[in-house]
Amino acid sequence: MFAAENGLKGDPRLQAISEAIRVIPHFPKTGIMFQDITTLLLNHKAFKDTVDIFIDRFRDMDISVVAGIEARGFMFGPSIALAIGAKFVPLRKPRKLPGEVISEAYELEYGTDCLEMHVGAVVPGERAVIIDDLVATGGTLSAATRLLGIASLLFTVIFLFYLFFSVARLAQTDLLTDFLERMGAEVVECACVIGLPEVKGQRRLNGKPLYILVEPREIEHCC
Ligand SMILES: O=P(O)(O)OC[C@H]1O[C@H](OP(=O)(O)OP(=O)(O)O)[C@H](O)[C@@H]1O
Ligand SMILES: Nc1ncnc2[nH]cnc12
Repeated sequence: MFAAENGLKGDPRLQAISEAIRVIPHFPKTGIMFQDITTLLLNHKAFKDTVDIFIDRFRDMDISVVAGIEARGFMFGPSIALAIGAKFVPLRKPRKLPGEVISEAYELEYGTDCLEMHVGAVVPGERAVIIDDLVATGGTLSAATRLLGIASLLFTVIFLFYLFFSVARLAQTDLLTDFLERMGAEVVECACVIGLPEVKGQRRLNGKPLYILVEPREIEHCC
């Protein structure tokens, strides 16, 4: 359990959540102990407790964007977004989104992949959390964090052109710094149900707080 890090020490819900996750050895390839959250989704109490813990965590953090990572972040993110009054932004695998996108490639425990987000899905000044089922190397969450940052960078570049040509005197003042800090969706935290040993003990990822509920299950306890 990550109870010491996540402020849920002694919370009996974590044990039940952990036990509801199935381990499939050697999927999708030899040596990977696959943490299968579909069995957690079958257990109404454990599923609800998982979502409720995230809702309690983010309810009072002034979050307006819940960004979910395809595919398993989609299973937790929308419920959290609805409950805290935020919008849900899907971060999808390549060529799935129909509109104009920005992309970010990354390396996985078993291959490489890419995440895409619709341009305009987040607007300057928004506070975002990124949700996924599991963090292993942290590559996926790092790409997702960069993606939300790129959106703000694009906006920043456009704004700087405007600023340069129309109100150049602002460029040398504190007003500019102040404005840039409010430009894009700030990633307030990354959150996952499971944290693999690669990130054990880490409370931050790329400078962002990392909130994790449970460690992976050992194979001998597998359902
Ligand atoms: O921390 P990392 O090493 O980046 O790995 C974590 C990612 O791997 C899994 O997704 P996967 O890439 O298998 O995609 P899927 O959910 O579409 O099957 C998992 O759901 C995370 O998104
Ligand atoms: N061991 C694992 N189980 C499930 N999803 C994963 N994504 C990366 N590593 C994984």
